[in-house]
Amino acid sequence: MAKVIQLADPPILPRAWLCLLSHISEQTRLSTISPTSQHPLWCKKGPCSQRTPNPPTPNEPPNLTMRVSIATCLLLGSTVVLAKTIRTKVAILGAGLSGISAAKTLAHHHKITDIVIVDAQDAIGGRLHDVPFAGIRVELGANWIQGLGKNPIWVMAQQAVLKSVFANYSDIAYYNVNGEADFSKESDAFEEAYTAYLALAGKHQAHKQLDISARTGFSMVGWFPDTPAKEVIEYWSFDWEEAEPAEISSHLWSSISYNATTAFSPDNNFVVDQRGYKLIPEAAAALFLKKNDSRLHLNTIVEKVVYSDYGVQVFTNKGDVIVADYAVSTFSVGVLQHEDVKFYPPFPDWKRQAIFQFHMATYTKIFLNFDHQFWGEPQYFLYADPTRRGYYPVWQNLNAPGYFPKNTRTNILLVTVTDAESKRIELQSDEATQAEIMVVLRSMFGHDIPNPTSILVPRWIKNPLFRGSYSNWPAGETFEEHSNLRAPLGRLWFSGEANSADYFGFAHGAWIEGAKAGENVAQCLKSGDSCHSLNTPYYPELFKCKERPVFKRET
Ligand SMILES: Cc1cc2nc3c(=O)[nH]c(=O)nc-3n(C[C@H](O)[C@H](O)[C@H](O)COP(=O)(O)OP(=O)(O)OC[C@H]3O[C@@H](n4cnc5c(N)ncnc54)[C@H](O)[C@@H]3O)c2cc1C
Repeated sequence: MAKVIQLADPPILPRAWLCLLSHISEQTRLSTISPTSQHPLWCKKGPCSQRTPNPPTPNEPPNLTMRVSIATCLLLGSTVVLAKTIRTKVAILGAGLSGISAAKTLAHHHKITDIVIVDAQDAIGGRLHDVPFAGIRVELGANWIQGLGKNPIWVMAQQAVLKSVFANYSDIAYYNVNGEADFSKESDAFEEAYTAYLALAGKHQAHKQLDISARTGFSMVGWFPDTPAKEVIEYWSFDWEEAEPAEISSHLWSSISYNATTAFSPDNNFVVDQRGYKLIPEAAAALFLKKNDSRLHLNTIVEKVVYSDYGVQVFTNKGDVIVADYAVSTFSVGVLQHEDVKFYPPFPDWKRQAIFQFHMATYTKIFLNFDHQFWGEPQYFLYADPTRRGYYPVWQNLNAPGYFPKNTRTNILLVTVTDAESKRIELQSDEATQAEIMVVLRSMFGHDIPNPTSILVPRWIKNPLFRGSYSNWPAGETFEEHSNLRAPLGRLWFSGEANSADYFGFAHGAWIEGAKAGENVAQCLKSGDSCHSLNTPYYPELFKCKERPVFKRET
């Protein structure tokens, strides 16, 4: 169990000095522990990366760690209220799907119950987050279980009897500025092109060829979105999934993640359970956490993390210091990019590059409630704006059969925007967004429709706990660069959806990555010296291929 040591309130001594004393005693303790970890085995995978003989890891001896701690104390100065020191084997930073999955693997499967889970929010779930709107609860974050079958999220959803509706993407109506339209020809053409797009990615992968952008991939198979109808059809199948346009997304990895997720099953279900999608991590947590369990620290912001090969110290906004043998950070790649949490020592360049290179995309679900339903029965509507791609393009009818109860108070439409439109909308008032939306809706459904009774516009980029909605693999990023995201630094491990090569961006990616991190840390705790070599190669330097392409002269 996590041990909580309550220190006396420091009335006279300056807080920074107390912090210092606490660290000196902690470092003395740590220095007496023989390190259970060796240097990671620096793996080399793939022709374009090279290991260095002396990797620049934060493998400092305790005295250097102590210097870091002292610096941290001085930095913290009088802002630290030293409330308590909490000692634990594993600190899990973040109580989203990844954090709960890591904790479950440790506590439930490996019986390593001396853990502490910290999250800034007041509930577990992270980006599974439901809020009240128009008399019901709606999901601000993840909403679909994507790929059913053996998808662990779907398996857990069934165990928890989570209510969801089959997402019927064929149940769709098309609109442009003149009202209802027919884009079925464009839709069929895209479907054919997408099959060829996936086949081309498979060919590139089989021949170990360089990645190209998704846009180049589409062009290569003859798909050119040169009309508003084609643009919105492409948006519906690509941007609405990746949350970024084809120009900046990876052809290879968008195809790999599509294939991996549809391998569970091609079907998706939309969660409508009024207990929220977060029921899944809540049910998993109930297997190893009691009600009001003191190991779960909600409403607690992690401000600083000091890590080394000997342990990890986590400083919270409450002034507490969690002193752990290991820690798992599950913060989003957006949070790491914004440096919302300070890490000491600062990350080495290979890690920083991996963090900055990956993309945190944004997918914004705008909810509108009306006093009556003026739209038809299909689950989905597409709107092709004549001049602006991605301008309020995908609409969802939450009154469709099986969704929310249709009544006089709850008549909800959900419209999604992504990327640049998300950024733009976050910066303007909700009134301005509503006014834009009503112009679009009136061109779709006629001028007599009423204004909404309420509107809900999430702001994922502004939120310092997320800084976007989910990750996307940028064009040209290599497997090795991506592996550096996950690679541990000393006893600090990294998890979260972005670290999943097959399922980045997805709820199941977060769950599967969390389980891997939990498994790795469990092995470290159990077997010590070889744990770093487990599935976590890292590439401190990335080079161009030595093999020169062969120049072929036509004769
Ligand atoms: C709008 C949107 C739509 C999505 N749609 C889908 C979908 O339909 N299907 C699907 O499969 N996936 C979807 N996703 C993605 C899915 O939600 C994520 O992949 C998954 O929930 C990420 O889980 P995680 O544990 O990796 O990260 P998170 O859930 O982000 O967990 C990290 C935790 O860290 C906490 N944290 C951050 N900073 C601090 C700090 N300084 N101190 C303390 N705590 C901190 C956060 O509060 C958070 O709880 C969507 C996401 C969003 C946002």
